[in-house]
Formats: sequence, C-alpha cells, structure tokens
Amino acid sequence: MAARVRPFLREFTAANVPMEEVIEFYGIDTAVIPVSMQRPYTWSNTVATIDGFMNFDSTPRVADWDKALKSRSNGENVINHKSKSTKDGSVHGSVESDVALKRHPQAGPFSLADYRLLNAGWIYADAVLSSGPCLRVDPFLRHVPVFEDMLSYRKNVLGKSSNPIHIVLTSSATSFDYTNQTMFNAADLHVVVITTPADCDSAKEAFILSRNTKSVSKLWSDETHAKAQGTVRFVALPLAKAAITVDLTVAMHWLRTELDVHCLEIDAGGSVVRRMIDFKLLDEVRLTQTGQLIGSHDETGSVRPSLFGSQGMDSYDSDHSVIFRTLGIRAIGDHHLFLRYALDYRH
Ligand SMILES: NC(=O)C1=CN([C@@H]2O[C@H](COP(=O)(O)OP(=O)(O)OC[C@H]3O[C@@H](n4cnc5c(N)ncnc54)[C@H](OP(=O)(O)O)[C@@H]3O)[C@@H](O)[C@H]2O)C=CC1
Ligand SMILES: Nc1nc(O)c(N)c(N[C@@H]2O[C@H](COP(=O)(O)O)[C@@H](O)[C@H]2O)n1
Repeated sequence: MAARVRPFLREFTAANVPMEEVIEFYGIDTAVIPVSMQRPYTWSNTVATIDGFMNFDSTPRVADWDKALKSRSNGENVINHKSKSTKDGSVHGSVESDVALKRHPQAGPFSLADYRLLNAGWIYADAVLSSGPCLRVDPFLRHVPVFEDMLSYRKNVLGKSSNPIHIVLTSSATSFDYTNQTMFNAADLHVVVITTPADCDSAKEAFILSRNTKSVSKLWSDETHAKAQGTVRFVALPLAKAAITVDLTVAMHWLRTELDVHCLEIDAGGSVVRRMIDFKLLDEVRLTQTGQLIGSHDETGSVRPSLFGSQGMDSYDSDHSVIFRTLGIRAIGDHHLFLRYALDYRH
C-alpha cells in the first residue's frame, strides 16, 4: 500500500527557495486575522539544533566592536552562495547561522533555505521584535528582506512599506551602544525601543548623547512622525504585576493600537518567545530544526540560549499544556527541517 502523503509535507525544490514555495509555506492570509484582535497576529521565527539550542555562544560580544566592524569590512560576515537572488548576484548582511549548519560541507549550501525563510517572515511583518540580548550579540542586526524578489513582493503585492518597524524589547536600553549598533544608525529604519519607566529617560539621554554630526538617525518626535524612517523612539510601558519588566500584554496592545501593527514577527531568543506563550500572545511558532547536537554549555562554561528558555517559566499539567498543531512541514537536503505550528492554549 502506498504511503499516505499529507499535503503539508513537502521538500523545497532549491536552497534558494522559490517565491511561490515561500508564499505557500509561510504566507499569511490577512483575512483570517480578526479585526477585533486587540493585539497583532504574532509568530516567532527560530533556528535551533536538535537538542534545542539557539546559539553557540551564550554571551554578548559587544566588547569586540572593533573586531566585528573590521571583519564586516573584510567581508567575513558576508556569505556568497552559488544560488543567489539579489539583483547584483550577492547576498548581503549578517546571514546564515552556524546553528543552521552553514559551515557543514553537505548541509552548508542548504542553510540558505533557512535564511530565505527568515527573510520571508519580514515580507509579511508590519513590525519585527527583537530583544536586548539580540542586539548585544549582533551589532548588525536588522530585519529587512535582502532578496529583491521578497522586497518586491512586500512592496508591490502586499502594498507594505519597504521595511518593517524594528521593535526592541528591553529593560536596560541605557546600556546599548548607540554609536555603533547598526539599527540605531540606519536612515531607512524606524526603531521603537520598548523599555521600563525606570530605564526610558536615561536611555533617551544616552541616545541623544551618541548623536554627532555624522549620525543619520534622530530621536523620534511627533513632528517627525509622518516620516518615521531614520528615527528612534523610546517608549516606557507599565510593568507587569509584581515584576520589574514590561507587561507584555500591554506592549502587544500598544503595538496594535498605537503603531497599527497587525502582523508581528518575534526574532528574539527563547525567553521572550516563551513569555509570549505563557501570556497567550503568540499565534504561531516557525522553527528550523537542524541536524546537529551541540550541548548546553559554551566554551566559557555558560549556558547556551535555548528554545523556549526554561528558567522562571511556567509549567503546565497534562490538562493545560500548550498544544502545537502542525500547519506545515518542509525539508531540504539531509539536515534541515522547517516546521510551522499554530498554538492552541488551554491554560
Ligand atoms: N537561533 C535563533 O533563531 C535565534 C537566536 N537568538 C539568540 O538567542 C540569544 C538570546 O536569547 P535569550 O537569552 O533567551 O534572550 P531573549 O532574546 O529571549 O531576550 C530576553 C531579554 O529580553 C528583554 N525582555 C524580555 N521580556 C521583557 C519584558 N517583559 N520587559 C522588558 N524587557 C524584556 C530583556 O532584555 P534586557 O536584558 O536588555 O533587559 C531580557 O533579558 C542570543 O544569543 C541570540 O543571538 C536570538 C534570536 C533568534
Ligand atoms: N538563520 C536564522 N534563522 C532564523 O530562523 C533565525 N531566527 C535567525 N536568527 C539569528 O540566529 C543567530 C544564531 O546564531 P549564529 O549565527 O548561529 O551564531 C542569532 O543571533 C539570531 O540573530 N537566524
């Protein structure tokens, strides 16, 4: 008897995943998002090893600014694949990840599929949220599609602005390096830093102090609202009950009502993703699982960031566990699985 093939089980035809396959797998029918929703329709996008780790390093490398900037200018952080889709035939930016097995001789070329799918989320997102640690780890972090076909789809088919709003969730924005972090110095981005009331004013001060004659990004103000690109906005939101961090439910409501964000991608680590789940704020989990086991500690002995975090998070009994309903599965090569889940909450 022939094996039953479910329609959502497929293989991508190329590492440079064709647009129609991208749309089929990760497309969002905005019609299914209830108009009455008091928050954005929200998904996370993660690449993780088979043992559930999200990065080889556990600690930010901000002390290495000079090294990072030098290696960027030497082109070390730029991967050139045989399968390319930007206009000039190159892929730019801080691209495929070690977690996505980019250096493995057999799997490496297929890691481009993971990067294409990461970019795919940015096509549909009105805003992309990352966290303090993400910025500290990656000085060049930005969430703008680098592929021409994706940018064109975003602008011409979906009718969206060139770039999603960049949201940073933190309680210590004062500690960011505003002079060097790409995101705070980009003429084409609107960055919104969501932080605590205790942190907000001093963070704003630090940002203003970092501006010099060469700085292109300005502090957001009501007057510049109409042309928000190239501005950085600091927002203090109320704390969660009995906590020292922002109330995430309030934050999501604010994004929808104040910034008109209908579709939000979470590009943060496991702790943020997990908190969003605990508060029933996440609609989908998008996960690239790569066939490698790396263990829980990095070379300094510190714990590596993990899928869904664990410390201080809620636990559920068998009647209240969060149910992951499979929306789609794709594979490519022998080492990459792409999983799309809808979340059903019972707590
Ligand atoms: N493989 C992958 O797909 C991805 C991997 N990563 C990696 O994951 C690691 C980070 O993961 P992890 O350590 O779990 O951290 P998270 O990215 O989950 O971020 C946690 C941080 O988010 C901020 N935060 C969370 N909740 C709140 C709140 N309610 N109010 C205010 N601020 C809040 C705080 O930032 P602060 O400390 O600034 O106050 C907190 O420390 C990095 O190494 C990164 O590179 C990240 C994204 C994707
Ligand atoms: N390639 C990729 N796919 C995803 O789905 C992602 N969410 C990310 N995010 C980035 O992955 C980085 C992992 O670290 P390494 O480059 O392997 O050291 C992490 O920093 C996120 O920015 N990437």
